[in-house]
Amino acid sequence: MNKIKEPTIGVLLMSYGTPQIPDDLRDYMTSIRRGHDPSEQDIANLEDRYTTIGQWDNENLRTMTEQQGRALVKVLQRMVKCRDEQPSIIQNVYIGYQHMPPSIEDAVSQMKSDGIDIAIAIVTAPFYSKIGTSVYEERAQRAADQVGIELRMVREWWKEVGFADYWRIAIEKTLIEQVGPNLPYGSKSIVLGYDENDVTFLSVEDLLDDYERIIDELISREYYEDLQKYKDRVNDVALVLSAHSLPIAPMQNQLDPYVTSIQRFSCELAESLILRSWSGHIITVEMDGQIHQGYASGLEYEAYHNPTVWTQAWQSAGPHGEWLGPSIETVIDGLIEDGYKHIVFAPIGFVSDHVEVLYDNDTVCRAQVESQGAKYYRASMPNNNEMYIFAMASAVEKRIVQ
Ligand SMILES: CC1=C(CCC(=O)O)c2cc3nc(cc4[nH]c(cc5[nH]c(cc1n2)c(C)c5CCC(=O)O)c(CCC(=O)O)c4C)C(CCC(=O)O)=C3C
Ligand SMILES: [Fe+2]
Repeated sequence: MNKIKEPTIGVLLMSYGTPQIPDDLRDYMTSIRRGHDPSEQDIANLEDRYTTIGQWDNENLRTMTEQQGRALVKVLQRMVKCRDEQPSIIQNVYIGYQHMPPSIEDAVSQMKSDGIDIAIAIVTAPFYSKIGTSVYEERAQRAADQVGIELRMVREWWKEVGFADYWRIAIEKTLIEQVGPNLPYGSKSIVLGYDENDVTFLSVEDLLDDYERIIDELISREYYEDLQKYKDRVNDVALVLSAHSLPIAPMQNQLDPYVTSIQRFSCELAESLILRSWSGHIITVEMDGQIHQGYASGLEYEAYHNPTVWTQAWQSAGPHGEWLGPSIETVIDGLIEDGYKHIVFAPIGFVSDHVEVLYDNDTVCRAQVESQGAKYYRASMPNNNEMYIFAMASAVEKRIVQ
């Protein structure tokens, strides 16, 4: 009897791509600018930024996608083992870059020659954007059609379990370990339920289920005096959740879904951290003279125990044309004007350590914050963190069954 052959499945992992040596910069920049040649000065400026962050000597910065790919296969293999039927999953992940070799097309051809029937494609960045990740998707689809592979695309995956948790914990860690020791009233004020000797966190569910009891317990643990202090003092810790800004022109008729996804993710993250919003309760985007209101819900907790406020900003805008606001520069000045002295940044629109974070945040934003007498902090990026990889693997795993 003929047994029908199980299809062979491979994972196509797509990412932006990063230069390996200074000589890569011309082609890299031309690709980012959709074929427009950069000037010598533009290239020199970009080279300076990469040199400042240590790109040429830091292998981690240049190989993060590969590291993420290896971690992804490991987690995926474990997940698939738990199934009754085991599809044949190829052991390695195929990596294709948007702006560097190997290209997305190179990766798909390689999959074909390795005998793969079905490619499950995913982008390291979990937010879908028309200006960014949709291009990866179109290239993968065209290449797959050409060689005759079935492509299953994971379009966006920021809602997968593990992704928001990564950021919640990274931000809590920054607040407790870095901001806390700099505050006159002690680090235990930062996150409700944090106990100095026993670092445990309460989930939002616990908190909502048992709000009164937890408050009583905190008070009985002699935190009462501290609670009064936070209530009375002027708050001076702020969290800025940021993502890459987008040029306004391509969004004249329709907002890129990236904008609403980022806003929604930011609101949900802030809510899970039980933070108050800096600018009221609804976040707004100014675009082309119009105000668009973003998703907002449940941010009105009586969060008097938590002195941190949050807001959202768009970063890394280019020098020409009109870009989505509020810009991170405007937000920093506004926070400082309002008396915030400790500003924590979480660039949630990015996933790895790279120039947009290490230069735009850690160099440019830091200078803007520090020159006005406030302190700069940044939460760590996901890189190859297991919670982040787990979320990515869950999204891929769903497409194995379709
Ligand atoms: C939406 C979006 C994402 C997130 C989604 C995704 O991840 O896809 C993203 C990620 C990234 N952007 C990156 C780097 C750069 N982006 C640039 C320029 C631009 N980005 C844009 C948008 C985005 N970018 C846009 C609209 C431009 C202007 C283009 C133009 O001018 O028409 C420039 C050139 C600057 C200059 O021209 O000076 C660089 C060097 C790196 C990798 C760094 C590394 O790993 O080394 C990453 C992950
Ligand atoms: Fe970019």
